[in-house]
Amino acid sequence: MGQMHVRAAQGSELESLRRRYLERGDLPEGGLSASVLRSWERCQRLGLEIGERGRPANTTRADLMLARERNATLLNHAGGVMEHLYEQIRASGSMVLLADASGLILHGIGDPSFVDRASRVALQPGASWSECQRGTNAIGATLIERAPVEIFGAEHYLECNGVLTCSAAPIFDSKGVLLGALDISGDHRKPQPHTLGLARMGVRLVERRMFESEHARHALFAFHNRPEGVGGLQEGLLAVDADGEIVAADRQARMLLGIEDRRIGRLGAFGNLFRSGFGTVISRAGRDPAALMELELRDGARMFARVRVSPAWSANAHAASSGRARVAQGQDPSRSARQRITLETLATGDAGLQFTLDRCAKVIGRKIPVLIQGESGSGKELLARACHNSGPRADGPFVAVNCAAIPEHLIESELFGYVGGAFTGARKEGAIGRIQQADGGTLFLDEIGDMPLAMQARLLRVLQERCVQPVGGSEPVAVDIALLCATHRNLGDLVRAGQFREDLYYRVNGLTAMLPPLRERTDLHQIVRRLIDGSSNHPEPRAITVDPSAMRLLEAYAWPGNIRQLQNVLEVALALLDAHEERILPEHLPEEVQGASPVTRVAAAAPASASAMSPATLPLRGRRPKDIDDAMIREALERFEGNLSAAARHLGVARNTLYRRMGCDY
Ligand SMILES: Nc1ncnc2c1ncn2[C@@H]1O[C@H](COP(=O)(O)OP(=O)(O)OP(=O)(O)O)[C@@H](O)[C@H]1O
Repeated sequence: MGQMHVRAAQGSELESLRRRYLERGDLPEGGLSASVLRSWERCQRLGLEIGERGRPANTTRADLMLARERNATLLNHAGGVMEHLYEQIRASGSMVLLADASGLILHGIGDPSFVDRASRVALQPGASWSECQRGTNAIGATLIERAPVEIFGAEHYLECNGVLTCSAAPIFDSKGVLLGALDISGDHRKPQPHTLGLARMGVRLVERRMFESEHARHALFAFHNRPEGVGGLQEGLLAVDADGEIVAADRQARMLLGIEDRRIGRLGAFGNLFRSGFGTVISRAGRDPAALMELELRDGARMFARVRVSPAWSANAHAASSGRARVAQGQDPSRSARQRITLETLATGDAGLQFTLDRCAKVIGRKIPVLIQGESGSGKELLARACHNSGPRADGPFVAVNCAAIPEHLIESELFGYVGGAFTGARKEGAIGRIQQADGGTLFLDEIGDMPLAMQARLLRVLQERCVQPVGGSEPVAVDIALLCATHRNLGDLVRAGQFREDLYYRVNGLTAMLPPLRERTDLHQIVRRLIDGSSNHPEPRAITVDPSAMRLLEAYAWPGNIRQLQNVLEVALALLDAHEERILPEHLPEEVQGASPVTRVAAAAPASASAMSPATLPLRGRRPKDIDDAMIREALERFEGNLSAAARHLGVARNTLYRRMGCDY
């Protein structure tokens, strides 16, 4: 997957090759990699001048914080890896950088003297290194090429960046979505031979950590076609749920198994891929977790695997006893644990929620698009999955796209896909878009209110004509999708503000399903029980109870982050329990929950009304941004431990307003 980068040209020779190319259009023969030439072409088309210092966007500190928050998972997993990489290159006077999918640098660590020099060309957190802003550079190019790239000295399109030598590799999630890039940059006079290899290794580690953490509740199959490959960076990872359904395959696994991108969303049962019975494999792993097993693929090829099964997975498998019986008999269960989340199982006794579930049940399968509205963390995606699993498309793919998380310049190819050679830097074989991946199933567009206007027009055409036209393709491809959308914003307001197309609004809003915020729900006890039972932070979560004194605090708290926040609080509480403890006590809860006053939430019997909340925890709705002073912002940030979304909600202002205020004032 790497770009071979054997170079003959260096130093002044390289400089003159570049000038000849730019002034006379002479294509150098040899000495330069295809990726560099493609990038130069792109820069020329963009009209960049080699003498300019780039076209930096006006990125504020607030933008950087917003991007960091959006990429919190990536940052969490990449931080340790970056430090490890830096240890390897410490002597070379370089730095390690992490950028998001738009090229914005989120984090960097490095040799102080080089960090200082790099900052003179703005190679630092908060600066965007997309190609259209900085010309040819490793971060920008690797994001476009979707492959590792090295850019030496004068290969940088802009002369000012010729002082750098950079190696970068792209980072993807397990669904093939581009998340960002890891880059190692140093002085152009001291190129190191193995830097690109190190960057690729770092990316592999980050992707693995993210995969393992995302699938902590699943059985993990680490495998390779050679026994010695298992346990190394080249092994592939498969996550399998308690019913034997493969829920995810990492990049290496897809390569080893020859799985195409279009199948990422529907990998099917373990038994579809392997001849070996899933039940047999799991019980062997249970007996001897260190055992290296030989597994036969359906096409006769052999793989060697080690299986890791978490306590949460075992509990899940135990609970799904009928499914387990099927698995033990080597049958392919048709419905996975994921698929068992249905409208029925979501019902936990809250009247408001039940009203919404009943309305959803009536329209599912009737080609009526559902728009799910609710605060962040209130369970919008889970409701979307439940709708999918409760309808006639349950066996088809469920493809979720977070419109706010995809950078604007990538959203088109991500949604619609592209044909081979559609644009410079496109993959030879093209790529299937997310809409097409949902064919036969459900497309879930999360945060639809954040979709750029140009994309809204294209999406509208897809919904009207039920066809997608991949970028660069001439033939429309028919798609059969059910559409579910979600937003925490008021789409009606966005329509009035001219930010959301009215015609699309009517297309996506067949039925509005309102999800109540947790503070207004009357089923807190049931949700707490469910979250504890499903936890992977305790070997026997079902044995754990919540002391009434702790439950009273949970009831009293206003839960600005809704079920997601409650889930985090309970996970931490479970992790804090000592081996002999089976009861969650107030001391296991965070301070802010311990401090919740009983009057801030009405008893679970009736939905809380605003008048029943104490002024201290009441969200300060209806305030104009200018009415909010710095002290209030500081207090809200402290109160919500730096959680900006929660603080903004509490202050009654839009999150962006808060970022802007912080960008100016802090
Ligand atoms: N009824 C429920 N029972 C158990 N867990 C739930 C329930 N509803 C939501 N969750 C959990 O809460 C977390 C947040 O849910 P989800 O991602 O669906 O919320 P969301 O509204 O889509 O959030 P966002 O707006 O931030 O995307 C998830 O981990 C989900 O599994």
